[in-house]
Amino acid sequence: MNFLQLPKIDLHCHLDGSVRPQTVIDLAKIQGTAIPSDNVDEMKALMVAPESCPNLDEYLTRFALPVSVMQTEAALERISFELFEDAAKENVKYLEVRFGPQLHRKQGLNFEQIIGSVVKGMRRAEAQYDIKGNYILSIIKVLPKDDINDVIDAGAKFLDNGVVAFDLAASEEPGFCHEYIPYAKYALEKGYRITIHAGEQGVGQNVYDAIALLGAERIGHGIHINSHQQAYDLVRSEAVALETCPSSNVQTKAVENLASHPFGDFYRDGLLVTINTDNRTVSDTTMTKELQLAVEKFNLTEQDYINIYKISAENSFASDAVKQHLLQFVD
Ligand SMILES: O=c1[nH]cnc2c1ncn2[C@H]1C[C@H](O)[C@@H](CO)O1
Ligand SMILES: [Zn+2]
Repeated sequence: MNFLQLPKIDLHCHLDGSVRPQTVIDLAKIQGTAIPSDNVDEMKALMVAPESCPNLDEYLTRFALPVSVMQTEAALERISFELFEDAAKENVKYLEVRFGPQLHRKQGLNFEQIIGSVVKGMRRAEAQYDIKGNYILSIIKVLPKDDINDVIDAGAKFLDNGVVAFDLAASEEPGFCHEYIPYAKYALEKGYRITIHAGEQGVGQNVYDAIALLGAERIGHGIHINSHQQAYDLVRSEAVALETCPSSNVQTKAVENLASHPFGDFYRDGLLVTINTDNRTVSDTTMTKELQLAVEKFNLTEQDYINIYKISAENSFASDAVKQHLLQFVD
């Protein structure tokens, strides 16, 4: 299988976890921001999470550095463009990028400017490369909740015009969904689709809650439904797609190692699984690498991969026209 050549779809990729190390150096110089080094290898070492992270929270410490230079419209536009450029160059045909608008207000930008800038960068890349995309707005669970509806309102101006969905990201606590019911309801009323990070750090019940209480159509990771039968059954009966990110799942200790990842079992049991990067820089990965890892570790044939590509296309939040376009690559 030629992993680089094969068409790919990435439905779970964080903007702030996928910034080029050289770009952080360039932007720090332009902005006059202090950074620990202007050597690209040293910067990369600071931005990539070690394979031996004890847990998700340790992994999440790697985002502070890129976020520190993502505070202007020009920086957000550039980083968005470069992410789409990097993905297009490895034959990613469709990319859904997520990010937390609440993290990008340190220099006074408002949510509309923040969201508008990343959409603009995406559009510039779409015009130049054979790739299409959409944005997902991630609410950061460890931040105060008082501006969540403002994020939803600002993003609603871009709905079906660059923005498609609402997500909850960061640290995972048992039962977190209960606190977010009114916000997910408001997002649904506005026309957002819903995907939620859940079942990444051992709590299958969170997946059940994300679907039953928040209306999630997709789940970020969802690994731990393997120890929660009700959640497993609900994922199946509601045809909820799982956004699996193999390298990230090993780094955050969501699984002990790739051999013990339930992806292969889920796929063979007919669940709607997809393969994604999570964070190209923090997990030091690409879609090509994740695809190769999945094929080799979970014994997938090329036909299996084509099936998984189709699952990704069908469960993307793209328009019907874009879905048809994506399916043409594997006809
Ligand atoms: O795998 C993840 N689980 C939960 N939260 C995550 C993961 N990867 C990145 N994030 C957080 C850190 C980022 O600052 C935020 C928005 O992209 O989302
Ligand atoms: Zn994620």
